[in-house]
Amino acid sequence: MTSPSTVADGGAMVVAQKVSKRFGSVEVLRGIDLEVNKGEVMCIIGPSGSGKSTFLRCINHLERINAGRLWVDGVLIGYEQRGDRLHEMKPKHIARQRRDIGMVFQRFNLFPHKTAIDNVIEAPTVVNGLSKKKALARAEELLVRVGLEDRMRMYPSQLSGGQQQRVAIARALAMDPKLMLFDEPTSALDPELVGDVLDVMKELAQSGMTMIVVTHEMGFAREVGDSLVFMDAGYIVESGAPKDVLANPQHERTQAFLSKVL
Ligand SMILES: Nc1ncnc2c1ncn2[C@@H]1O[C@H](COP(=O)(O)OP(=O)(O)OP(=O)(O)O)[C@@H](O)[C@H]1O
Repeated sequence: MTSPSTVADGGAMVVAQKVSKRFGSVEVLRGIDLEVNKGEVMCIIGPSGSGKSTFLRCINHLERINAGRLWVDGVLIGYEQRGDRLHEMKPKHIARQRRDIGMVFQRFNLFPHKTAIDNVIEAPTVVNGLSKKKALARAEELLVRVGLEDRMRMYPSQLSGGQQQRVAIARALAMDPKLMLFDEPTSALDPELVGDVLDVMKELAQSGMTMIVVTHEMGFAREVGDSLVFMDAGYIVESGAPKDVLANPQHERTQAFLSKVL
């Protein structure tokens, strides 16, 4: 029998069952059920305030859910089982679980007084325990992967927004995450910089990384996404293959949203 802290995942990286979250009296997530398989790229779209970021933040322990259950790679988020009972997870166990999850935000949160490579290097040394030399090699490899081989020694203020966002992606990858969460990674960028960041994400998807991407980039969702979820007012209103949802939305709220953004 499945114990409360484990889930019969059948290859799922993320399982959400009836996940609810409220801030004060405001219900922001109202019973989210979904599964993201290993290697899947799930895109989440929806109007402002529908709860998309909050859902990602709950997966990454940045918010606590009020009801329901959430598993990452078969491990229950925020709780551990002792005997028959669930207990709140200790901070060191939360920190361990968060190492499996890389998150990239809309606003790149780089250290301004560190170069690109020094922004990336911290995770391999501190989190993964690599020697300084190996961490440096790892950070260089990741910066090459995101196309910044000629910008490694520059400070964030010397980089464009798109380049800074690619450093942020390299830094998240430096933890060797099993799961990458992207929260509107291109919406703060000038239009001409968006493509380079999306290309890095596409390469990551093709490498087999499991990804949940909150985005307004419908072209990316159609081309790269394996699944598309439309959220509104804290509910999953509709989900399916991106090309189907985008071309032939079934729900009137999805239709209304897409008519504004497509
Ligand atoms: N820490 C908080 N305290 C109170 N309310 C919050 C908090 N964080 C989010 N909210 C509220 O939760 C709702 C959902 O916010 P969320 O950022 O998840 O929406 P979203 O769908 O990601 O929106 P957007 O597309 O504009 O980023 C909003 O009404 C927001 O004001």
